[in-house]
Amino acid sequence: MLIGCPKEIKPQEYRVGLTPHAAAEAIAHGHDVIVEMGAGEGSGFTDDAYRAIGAGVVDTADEVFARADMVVKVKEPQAVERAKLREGQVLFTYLHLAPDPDQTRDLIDSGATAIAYETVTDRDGRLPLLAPMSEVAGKLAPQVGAWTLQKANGGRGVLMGGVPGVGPAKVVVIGGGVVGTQAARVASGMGADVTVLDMSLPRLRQLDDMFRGEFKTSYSSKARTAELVAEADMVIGAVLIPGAAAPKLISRAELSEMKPGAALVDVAIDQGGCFETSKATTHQDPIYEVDGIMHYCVANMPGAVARTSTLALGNATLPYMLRLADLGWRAAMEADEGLLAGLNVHAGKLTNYAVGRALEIDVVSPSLAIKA
Ligand SMILES: NC(=O)C1=CN([C@@H]2O[C@H](COP(=O)(O)OP(=O)(O)OC[C@H]3O[C@@H](n4cnc5c(N)ncnc54)[C@H](O)[C@@H]3O)[C@@H](O)[C@H]2O)C=CC1
Ligand SMILES: CC(=O)C(=O)O
Ligand SMILES: [Mg+2]
Repeated sequence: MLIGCPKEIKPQEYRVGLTPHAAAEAIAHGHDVIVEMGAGEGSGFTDDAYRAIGAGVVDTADEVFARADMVVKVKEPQAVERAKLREGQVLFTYLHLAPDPDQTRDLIDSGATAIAYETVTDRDGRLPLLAPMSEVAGKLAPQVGAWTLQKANGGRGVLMGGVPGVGPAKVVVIGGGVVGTQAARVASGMGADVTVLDMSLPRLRQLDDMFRGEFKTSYSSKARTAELVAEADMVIGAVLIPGAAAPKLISRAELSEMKPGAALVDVAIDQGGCFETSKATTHQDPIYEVDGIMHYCVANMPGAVARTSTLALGNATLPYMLRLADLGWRAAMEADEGLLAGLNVHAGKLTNYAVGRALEIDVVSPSLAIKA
């Protein structure tokens, strides 16, 4: 199989879908690899590093998309990339379709087979291809939130850890999964007073056992969430219902109950955001204010630490990419229900129920779709 990797074109996205190590493994399995010139640069991988392991370096994304049987990327394909996809081609990348009707329509029209990293599951029902980027985004969230809280950036001017005689910032993390856990650990390490909310009691128990009081936990009833948000200096949104649009947990009206200059960091923005007033921003212009509350809503946070993120994502995607290449997409998905759960679009049909519900588009079950 010919595996192709274009350079990412989303603003300030410096990750790359295929590291030279991953390319070398694919080649060792008997596949051919082409990468677009400069694709690895933002993550510290030169074109020569790809050439050295036997990959081809081509001048344009057009050539990658025209020749590759499988295109491996990081972020959802942008409109110009979607126009290059074709029937029968496999696209393996993040998609986040639920909040993105235009992308969904284009992928359906392309006839391609689009597998979303964020809905691939493992045997325990976890999300192995989302987890590494959630770990990164979770660790970044208190860091960017602390910056947002600085007075010159429009924030309350509160220091995370406080100082002797002055108390720390109050940080509320909504969603105690991968992002939420890493965010709580880092915020607590910075000295903040941290509470993690989740609707899953088993998850809260697990966090309580693992972290033994390093941060507090609370059940995320609507009333308790509102109380904690009103007292918070920073709220980190870290909820997920896999594949679905994020539920809106703080309304615009509730912003008036918050402390002026408090910071909302909406990590769930890639699934549409969990605050009513969230809209996606970029690393270049990451924050904005609504009703006196500062919002940080960058949809590709891990791109800020591209080297770490590319390596972490590559570790997770490699075995799946090799199986897709070695067995072919159909046999690979027949052999692994978790990989089949990653199938979002195939041959002109939407195949993810959560996306179908969010966008009111008919869905064909993935197992039926791949039988055709
Ligand atoms: N902005 C960015 O650059 C990035 C965003 N993300 C996003 O961060 C979000 C969280 O991802 P993960 O932590 O990996 O998911 P996860 O599945 O590990 O955790 C989500 C948690 O949210 C909880 N939850 C769901 N609905 C809730 C509600 N109404 N109230 C309270 N808790 C609720 C679940 O019980 C679960 O514990 C996802 O939308 C993911 O796509 C991940 C990486 C990068
Ligand atoms: C998960 C995601 O949206 C990202 O890594 O950019
Ligand atoms: Mg996105």
